[in-house]
Amino acid sequence: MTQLTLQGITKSFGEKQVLKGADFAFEKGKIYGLLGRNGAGKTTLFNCLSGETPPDGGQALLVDEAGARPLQEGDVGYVFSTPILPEFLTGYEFVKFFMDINREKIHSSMGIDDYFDLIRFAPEDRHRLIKNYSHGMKNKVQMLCFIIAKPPVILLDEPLTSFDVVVALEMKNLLREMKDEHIIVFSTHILQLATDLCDEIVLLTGGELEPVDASIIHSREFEDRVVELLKEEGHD
Ligand SMILES: Nc1ncnc2c1ncn2[C@@H]1O[C@H](COP(=O)(O)OP(=O)(O)OP(=O)(O)O)[C@@H](O)[C@H]1O
Repeated sequence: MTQLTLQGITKSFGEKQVLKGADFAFEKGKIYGLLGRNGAGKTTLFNCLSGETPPDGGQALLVDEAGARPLQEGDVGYVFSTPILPEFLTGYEFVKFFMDINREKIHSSMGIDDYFDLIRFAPEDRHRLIKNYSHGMKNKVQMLCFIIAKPPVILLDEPLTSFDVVVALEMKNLLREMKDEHIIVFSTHILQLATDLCDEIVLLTGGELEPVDASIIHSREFEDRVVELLKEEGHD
C-alpha cells in the first residue's frame, strides 16, 4: 500500500502563517477532495508538495512496502488551475516532446495518437498551436502528461471548473480509471464535484488538515456540515 504521508508541514508568508503543521496520510487508490475557504492555503499546500515553493518545516514522505523516502519533484504531477504549456508548439509536437524526454518512465507501447484518442481529443485539434487551445483543452493536454508518465502523486488545483459538462464527465471518468495507480488529491470549491468524484474529503482549515467522516459524504446533511466546519474552525 503506497501512501503520501505529510508530517507537520508549515509555511508562512511574512507574518502570515498559512500552514500550521499539516499532517495527513493519503492512500493510493483513492481520490481525495481538498476543501477549504478562499485563502485557506490549498494552493500553498500543493506548491509545497510539488517543490514549487518548499515548506518552512515538516516533511512529505512516499511510503510503500520498501520503506519511506522523501517526496521528490518528479513524483508529483501538478495540474494547475491555469495550465502552463509551451504555446508555440502544437499539442501533437508537445506530447511527442514530452514522451521523448520521459522515455525511461514510459512502460506502454501506445503511440501519440493513441494517447490523444484516450482523452478524446479531436484529430483536427492535435496539430493546432497550443496558443489557440481553450483553457479546458490545455488542461486535457496536461492531464495527458500524467497518463503518459504516471507520477505516483497527482495534484489537481481546481481543474474541472474550466471544462464544459461533456469534457468534465470525460475527465471524471479518466480520473476514476487512473485512481488505482495513483494518489490523487483534488482541490475544489464545488461540493457536488467533491461528493461525486472523491472517496475521501479533507478540510484545510486553521492551517491543518482534517478528514471528514466518510459516512456523511453521501448524506443529505453533508453540505451543511462542511459549511459549518469551515465556518467554525480557525478561519482568521
Ligand atoms: N507568494 C505569496 N506571497 C505572499 N502571500 C501569499 C503567497 N502565496 C499565497 N499567499 C497567501 O497565503 C494564503 C493562502 O493562499 P492560497 O492561494 O494557498 O489559498 P487557497 O486556499 O488556494 O485559496 P483559493 O481557494 O482562494 O484559491 C493567502 O492569504 C495568500 O494571500
